[in-house]
Amino acid sequence: MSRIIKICGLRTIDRALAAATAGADLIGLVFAPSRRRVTVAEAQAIAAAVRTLPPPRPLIVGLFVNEPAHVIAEIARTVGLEAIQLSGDEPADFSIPIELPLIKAIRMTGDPTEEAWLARIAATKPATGNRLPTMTALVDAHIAGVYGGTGQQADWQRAAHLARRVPTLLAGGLTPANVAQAIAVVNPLGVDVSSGVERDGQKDPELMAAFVRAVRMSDAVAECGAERCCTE
Ligand SMILES: O=C(O)c1ccccc1NCC(=O)[C@H](O)[C@H](O)COP(=O)(O)O
Repeated sequence: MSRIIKICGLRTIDRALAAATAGADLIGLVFAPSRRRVTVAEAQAIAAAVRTLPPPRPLIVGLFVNEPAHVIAEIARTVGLEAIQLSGDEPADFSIPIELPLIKAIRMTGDPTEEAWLARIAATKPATGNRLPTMTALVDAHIAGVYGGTGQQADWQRAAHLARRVPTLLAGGLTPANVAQAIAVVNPLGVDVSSGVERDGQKDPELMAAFVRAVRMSDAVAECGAERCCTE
């Protein structure tokens, strides 16, 4: 099994290409207030550069917080986004007038809106022939007043429960050093990282490559059932 790897918060063409070279499946561009925020023009340039890569290349995910649906759709068309992540307090009947896979951040706060989102995700038929499901939950850490990219770990035990219920990307404080353990505990469809592959506030090519290597190694271990088989 090859888990989906999302590297979030790319801000420049060279680091986005480095994420692709490392082997990311999804590249996240942040359109919300954040030190990682990109303008639409910057996002267009990054997306255009990534689209020149031969397949398999990463899909471009646009990340929004409490943005009106028509604004999201407009940015998605302008940039050529290939998936949308909602990381705010959007209601569970939120509908965007463009057909793209949707990732919804869930912080396991116990909020009824989150439960309603999970029910919607669980009820959505997975699309065929596309590695990213039509709807996916992204389990993240809960830090009051912050919508993501905190570097704080999510509750892995609760995330494991959730991952059995809906397609789940595990996020929150993952690093090259802890991602294999996180996968072993949670068994998610994929993993997401931002702070854990940064050095001095920038995405670091070596850390991104180390993160992907750690995930692919744990994929290989899962495939053969024992680490011994992969290291001999
Ligand atoms: O990354 C941001 O700066 C950000 C800002 C506002 C809303 C969401 C944001 N990121 C969402 C992500 O998908 C991050 O990758 C996720 O929260 C994990 O971040 P980290 O714990 O830093 O790895």
